[in-house]
Amino acid sequence: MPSRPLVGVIACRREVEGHPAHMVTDKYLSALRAYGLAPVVLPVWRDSVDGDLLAHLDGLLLTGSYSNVEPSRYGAEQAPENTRGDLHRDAAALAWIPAAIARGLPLLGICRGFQELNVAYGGTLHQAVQNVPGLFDHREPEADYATRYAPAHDIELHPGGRLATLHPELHAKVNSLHQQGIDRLGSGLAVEARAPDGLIEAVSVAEVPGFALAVQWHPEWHPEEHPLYHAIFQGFATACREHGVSRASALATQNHSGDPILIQESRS
Ligand SMILES: N[C@@H](CCC(=O)NCCCC(=O)O)C(=O)O
Repeated sequence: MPSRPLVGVIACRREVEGHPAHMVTDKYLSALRAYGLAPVVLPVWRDSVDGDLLAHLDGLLLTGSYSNVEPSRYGAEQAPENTRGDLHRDAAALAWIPAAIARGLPLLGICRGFQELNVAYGGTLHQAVQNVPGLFDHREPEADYATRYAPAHDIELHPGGRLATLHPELHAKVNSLHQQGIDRLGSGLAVEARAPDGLIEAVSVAEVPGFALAVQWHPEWHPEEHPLYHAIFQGFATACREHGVSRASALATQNHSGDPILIQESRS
């Protein structure tokens, strides 16, 4: 029985019982598990980002978060509406994104993860979409979780794009739980979907042959109930499985060649 592909899930720094903690909410991890993947929570430290970790993974998931990318990362001043940051997460995400793309590691970004991908490619963000003339208010309602994560607005997928390849129906309805959004699109990213007000809702990394997709909505919320959400996780899982096969064969080849495999003994 082949082992399940290992997917790194970036953590957020939060405080739990007064202690600094590295946290991921369950819905991201359970969604990965439901699609046959093995989630591995990746801790984040602003002063030391471990790029070698990615060599042991078959995919990378950048989750949503109530915190926001530090505006100085995209040359902006902090807006008054921007009240929560996470410098540890920023440092890790903005280091791991180019490293993951360079090694062909399947990458899925969700909400904050979508915004991080845009910043990593030199793009900028609106810090309060609701205050931008012509754009809707994309924040979630004050309600129970089922209502907050319910489909909130239409999107149109870009014909012939990566997302449309996964989900040929070009029209869909998605949930919306964000105050920030893409202003200037990062160089090298392709638009995969837009909201009716024109706000970009999904992007892919244009030159990458593999799976490198990010969406502003939350497909991890009951993907089994939404064909588009299901298609995203199914596509990501397929890409991670394929990456796992090629990683295993590379390891086997290395073992077979008799080259010494340097095992760094961890010195506790
Ligand atoms: N802070 C950013 C991104 C919003 C976001 O990721 N919301 C979801 C948080 C909870 C969850 O993980 O579902 C913004 O406001 O745009």
